[in-house]
Amino acid sequence: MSAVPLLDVQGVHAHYGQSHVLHGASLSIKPGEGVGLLGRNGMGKTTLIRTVLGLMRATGGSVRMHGREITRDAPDRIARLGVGYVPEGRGIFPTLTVRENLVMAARPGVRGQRDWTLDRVLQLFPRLAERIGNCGAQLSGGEQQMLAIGRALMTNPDLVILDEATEGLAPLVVAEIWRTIGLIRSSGIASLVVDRNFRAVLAHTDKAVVLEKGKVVMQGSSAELAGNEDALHRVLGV
Ligand SMILES: Nc1ncnc2c1ncn2[C@@H]1O[C@H](COP(=O)(O)OP(=O)(O)OP(=O)(O)O)[C@@H](O)[C@H]1O
Repeated sequence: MSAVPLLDVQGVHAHYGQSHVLHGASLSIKPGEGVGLLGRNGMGKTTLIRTVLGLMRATGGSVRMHGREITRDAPDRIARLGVGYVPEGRGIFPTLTVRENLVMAARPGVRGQRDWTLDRVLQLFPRLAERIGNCGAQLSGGEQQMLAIGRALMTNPDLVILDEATEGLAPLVVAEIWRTIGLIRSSGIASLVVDRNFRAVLAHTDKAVVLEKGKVVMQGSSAELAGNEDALHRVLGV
């Protein structure tokens, strides 16, 4: 395993106008590592993700991918460096079919890898295979979420960022999404996972960081954190 982190976020600041939201947040992800990002509502998790993706400009600090500075790069360039994104709210194309949604996302990874093909995504999600000709808008919420994950995998990413991937889904579908997150991890793709269910996050990641008011206030291996629920309850307010 390379000594250079896959993703290295150091001391990042971000503002919405006058409102200072990230206050020197740092986070690093090794190749293949699963990382949880926890924190109460409004603590800056989505903002940190948007900053990594280049959807928001950091006002301080640096973001590196594969050791390369990407802090001021455009979102498209960052995506091409191997970052797959499953946005909160899913971001699929409602008027395109399942097949079109998947095929249009297809591209080789940074090292030319083509591990994830249409067939492999359909094997992972048999539900999508059954609905291959349906438009995005005709899918259930869970199927749309699977399609969003499938689209991210079709880009053969080195890192997948999942923001609230289980939000609003029925328990059986939630279980299916966590199973998929587990499979992504075991296939060697690094992940950054935000979810309200901190126990599930800790069960599916190697380490986790907790954000409070735009700063990392707690971090450690997921197993350690899971064994320290009292401290987590205090900082997560659950
Ligand atoms: N577009 C925006 N304009 C102004 N302030 C914003 C905007 N988006 C978020 N904020 C504020 O920035 C802070 C961090 O929000 P962010 O969405 O990053 O938090 P979060 O930890 O992802 O929470 P949630 O779980 O509620 O999404 C919050 O105080 C929020 O109100």
